[in-house]
Amino acid sequence: MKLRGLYAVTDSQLLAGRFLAYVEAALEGGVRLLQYRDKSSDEARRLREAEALRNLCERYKTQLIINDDAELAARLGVGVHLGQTDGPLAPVRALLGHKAIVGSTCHASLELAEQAVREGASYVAFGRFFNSNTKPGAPAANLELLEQARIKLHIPLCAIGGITLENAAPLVAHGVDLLAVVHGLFGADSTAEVTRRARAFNALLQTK
Ligand SMILES: Cc1ncc(COP(=O)(O)OP(=O)(O)O)c(N)n1
Ligand SMILES: Cc1nc(C(=O)O)sc1CCOP(=O)(O)O
Ligand SMILES: [Mg+2]
Repeated sequence: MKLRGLYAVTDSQLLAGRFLAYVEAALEGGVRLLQYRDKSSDEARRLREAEALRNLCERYKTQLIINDDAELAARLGVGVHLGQTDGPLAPVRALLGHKAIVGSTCHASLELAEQAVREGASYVAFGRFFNSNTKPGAPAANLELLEQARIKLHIPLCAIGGITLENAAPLVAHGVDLLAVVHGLFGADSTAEVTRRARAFNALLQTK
């Protein structure tokens, strides 16, 4: 099935004390991919949380992606997202097998995206498109890049960085398949609001 829809990305600080409740609320509203993003080195907690997310994802038929950590992804039998400093993609594709989802950060570079495609990426991620609370220092990308990518690349395009319900529509109009969101989804006051936002993000992507 085509990779298209809301790509929810967790944040350990933002979700502290409400981690599973908010993730489940998002899944309830419909999430195509869920990324477990935890930049800590607490391996025991990472394994525990990733296992809990895998169980939730199985219930909601959502695919789980682990950020950075291909070994944890292999252990759980799920996908992985790799950045430019997270090691080469091709061996990870070999480790996880041809069916696994392997995503690649390409910042604002078509060349990086073409290389990721050659190495077996399932989707390529561009960003950041807007000011990001989660990663303010990420390099910036723009809508023109998406137009070029849509012409040249034949795999799903993911956009990330400061995406909200208010600013996402032009990204979709320029060919984005996956909207990867942290604050614009989980920075909500209640589980009900997380579910509402997830539904609204998906509605933006159901236009084709
Ligand atoms: C969907 C998606 N796109 C980009 C990133 C960023 O990955 P990376 O550059 O490796 O930075 P960290 O997230 O590891 O800090 C991502 N995680 N997910
Ligand atoms: C993890 C990450 N990577 C980015 C990139 O541009 O590569 S932006 C980003 C943070 C996304 O969180 P928010 O939706 O809160 O801005
Ligand atoms: Mg990374």
